Amino acid sequence: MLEATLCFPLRGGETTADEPGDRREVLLIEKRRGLGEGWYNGPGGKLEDGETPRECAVRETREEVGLQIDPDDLEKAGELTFLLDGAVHTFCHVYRTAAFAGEPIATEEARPEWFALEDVPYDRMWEDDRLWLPGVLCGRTVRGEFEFSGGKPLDEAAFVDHDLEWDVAVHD
Ligand SMILES: CNc1ncnc2c1ncn2[C@@H]1O[C@H](COP(=O)(O)OP(=O)(O)OP(=O)(O)O)[C@@H](O)[C@H]1O
Repeated sequence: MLEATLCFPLRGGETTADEPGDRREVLLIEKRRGLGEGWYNGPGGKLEDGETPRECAVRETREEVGLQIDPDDLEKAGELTFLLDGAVHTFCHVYRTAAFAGEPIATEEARPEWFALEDVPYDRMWEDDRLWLPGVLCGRTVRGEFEFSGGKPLDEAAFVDHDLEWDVAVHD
């Protein structure tokens, strides 16, 4: 089983009487290589030996888009289990943060892009994202299980079933 992380940096747009509605933006990356190539996702990737999920989310966000994050500023937002043909393929820790330093830059791995929360390109993302990401972006916590079938690689398998629990306690 792989353990991985996803991180969703958020900026701007406090709601006011003059400008109602959520005007915040989320930083997504267009993946340039590896699993999910060509699709949008949050920065993230696999844990390295000896690394905590939080350290992994900080490192991957720095490596993929050049943003600096203090690990204590990450807010754990979810735990997602991805199953492929009945076996756990990836266990993914999801974080969000409104605190970071620097400006996103494109790297070999990823092209960063800010999206208004209402314009997140769910039609160009993993099929499961539309089920859990909207809640995560508006501050909720989630535990989810997603079943894929049809053999490797995961990004060519079919999404067949899911189970979600909202507003659960998620640790670390
Ligand atoms: C199945 N539905 C899915 N829905 C949403 N997100 C998914 C996902 N399946 C994998 N992910 C995430 O995509 C990232 C890259 O995956 P990952 O295996 O690490 O590939 P990648 O080539 O980037 O590895 P490294 O960056 O080298 O670690 C990683 O954050 C992982 O949690």
